[in-house]
Amino acid sequence: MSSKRGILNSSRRWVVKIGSALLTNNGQGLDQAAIAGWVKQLAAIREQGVELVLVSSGAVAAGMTRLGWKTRPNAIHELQAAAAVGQMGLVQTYEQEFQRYGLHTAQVLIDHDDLSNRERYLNARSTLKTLTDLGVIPIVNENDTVVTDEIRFGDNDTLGALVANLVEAEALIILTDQDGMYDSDPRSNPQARLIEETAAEDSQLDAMAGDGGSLGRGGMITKVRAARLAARSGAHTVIVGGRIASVLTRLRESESLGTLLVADQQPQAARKRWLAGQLQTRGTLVLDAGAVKVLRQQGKSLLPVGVKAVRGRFTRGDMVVCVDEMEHQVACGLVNYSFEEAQRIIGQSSENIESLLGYKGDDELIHRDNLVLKGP
Ligand SMILES: Nc1ncnc2c1ncn2[C@@H]1O[C@H](COP(=O)(O)OP(=O)(O)O)[C@@H](O)[C@H]1O
Ligand SMILES: N[C@@H](CCC(=O)OP(=O)(O)O)C(=O)O
Repeated sequence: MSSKRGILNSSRRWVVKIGSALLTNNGQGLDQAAIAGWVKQLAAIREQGVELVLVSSGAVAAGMTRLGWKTRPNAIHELQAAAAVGQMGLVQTYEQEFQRYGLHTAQVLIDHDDLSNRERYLNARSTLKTLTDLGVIPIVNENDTVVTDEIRFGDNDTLGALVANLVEAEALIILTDQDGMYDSDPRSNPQARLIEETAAEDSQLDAMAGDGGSLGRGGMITKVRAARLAARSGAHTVIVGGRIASVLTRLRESESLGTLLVADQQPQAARKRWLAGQLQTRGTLVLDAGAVKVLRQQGKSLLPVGVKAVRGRFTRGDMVVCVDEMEHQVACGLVNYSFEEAQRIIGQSSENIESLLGYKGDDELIHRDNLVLKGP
């Protein structure tokens, strides 16, 4: 297999996940110097025009230090409390470090349920996209106050993959405490060999990753699963040592560091395939001939002005079918407005949305990224 490392140099959107094992000094407090080092590299990569989203763990460890706790509690509610306290220190540290390079950060706390609910999915997606368009660096963590899976299983890797899917990243970089993924756990086997590159779907990876080990550490298996999840939306994953000098800028230069787990499809194609596979539709939009033409021939988004009628009961984020005036299927996609809102804005120019609804949402009824064509 010829190396795909060049992708890291040409890609325009990265999700970088920094794990607890790496962010903390033996689980006690944040490693400020290490954070300063990654931020410096991230700022340089941002300067090259790469959109960045950071998924950072470390809230529990930072909270323990602030609360003066020497040992990690077992009680989930205490871990949640520590995470809530520590999250303050975590975002403060990132904001302060990124400020040195004139960059703003934003705190984004989400959970898996948010992303399996399509309305919340669209909302999270548009917030993250707006932030990255503004040049802000979103700092994402699990919302540990309302969910407990991540603090119990020590797995923010899955969250990293979900965020990569959400923003259609081309690369998911998972920084960890080992130099990459080995053919067995290097802590227990000093002879273990680094895997440089393979397909994310390579079934041999499971046995190499082991079962996750002790409580509170997701280990390699959660990273392998995250790589597969990311690959489904077309993102390649690199599992790499966060303590390697200039690791991020060297990866950007396509240097062969860590383990590259390759996705077998492009982000956009993957997303369209996922959309096409969604069978449950909640409503129908009847398009005029002009809208059918621009969708089919120019691959454009669907604006309210091109819609003649709406049917069904749908809310923002639901899948709807678009038909022409002869009821032939033209496309399907995730709608940005509810049935009631759509009824009020169809046939109208997007400029009028604010006066019709009293607020300004998206210009499009269905954005082209969320639309797949059907039929001839
Ligand atoms: N095949 C493997 N290659 C590398 N590390 C492995 C492997 N199998 C298990 N591990 C363990 O996974 C750990 C990293 O996972 P984890 O502690 O959850 O880190 P993080 O906080 O970065 O997510 C390593 O320290 C290592 O002991
Ligand atoms: N969300 C929690 C824990 C998540 C966690 O430890 O995940 P990981 O970095 O994959 O080991 C925190 O910020 O402390």
